[in-house]
Amino acid sequence: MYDAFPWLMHHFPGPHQEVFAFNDFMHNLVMNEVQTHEREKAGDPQDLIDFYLAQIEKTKDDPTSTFNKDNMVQTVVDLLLGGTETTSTTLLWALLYMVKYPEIQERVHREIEAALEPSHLISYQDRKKLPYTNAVIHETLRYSNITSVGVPRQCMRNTTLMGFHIKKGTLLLPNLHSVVYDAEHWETPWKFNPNHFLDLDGNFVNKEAFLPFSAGHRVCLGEQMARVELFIFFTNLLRAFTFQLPEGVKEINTEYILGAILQPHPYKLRAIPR
Ligand code: HEM
Repeated sequence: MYDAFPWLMHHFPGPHQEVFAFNDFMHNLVMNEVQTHEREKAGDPQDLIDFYLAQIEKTKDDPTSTFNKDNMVQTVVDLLLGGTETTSTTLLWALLYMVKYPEIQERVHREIEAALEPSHLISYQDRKKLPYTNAVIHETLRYSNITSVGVPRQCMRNTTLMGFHIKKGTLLLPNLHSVVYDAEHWETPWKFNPNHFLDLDGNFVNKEAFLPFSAGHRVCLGEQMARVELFIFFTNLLRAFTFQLPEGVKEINTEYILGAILQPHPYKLRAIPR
């Protein structure tokens, strides 16, 4: 309905009104930020909004330019939406798996302790010294499969892909689920198994079928940032704490809640300083 009559749907009551309200909230939030940037014009551009505003100014006489305020606001909203809940949800899954598999958590602790001085400031480079920890993070991204059907895309022209005809305008959802659980590529697809990313000598190995960020021209724009954030947060947390279930709690629910991304059920854990 929305594709056919976008303007009409704004006048109908229903659950979609909630989505519109969230959308308006995000746009207003970013618009306020843009206005603050315009008011407090810095000498040198400091961030994306500053650069974008400068680009709008530079291309204002070019009728073909796509640099305008609407596109800028949408770009910032996309980055906020794509860049926050994805990484934090992956971290929630990672801690849940550490509680569920204490022997894996124990191995991460031992590796961090052996490789890093307690006062060492952890950086992304340290992943080379921590192959097992790095493998645990990769396995979390694979196994939690948070972006199970990627992001919807629209086919721009009539296309034939491996014999399948796809008409211009068709909406496509990449089935990443089928890749990260593909039995031809993963030894134990349905088991949390960091060894998927380790060779026999314990060295980290990447896998062709590791595609939680998808692939191709529209691959996740924030992949590198997500990798860095996950490594630094996870390693710092595991260096500082042992994670356990709260006293008296015996069950761990590792089923997901279906949504735009797959979330774990809310859970509590104990973070015991090490
Ligand atoms: C664990 C973390 C993350 C996962 C699993 C993830 C996954 C994905 C996936 C599967 C897509 C769709 C790619 C496609 O359509 O083929 C995507 C798109 C995107 N992601 Fe991420 N993402 C993560 C973190 C981030 C972060 C930190 C940012 C930004 C700071 C970000 C920004 C974006 C943007 C802007 C797009 C759309 C790219 C485009 O349309 O060209 N993502 N992401």
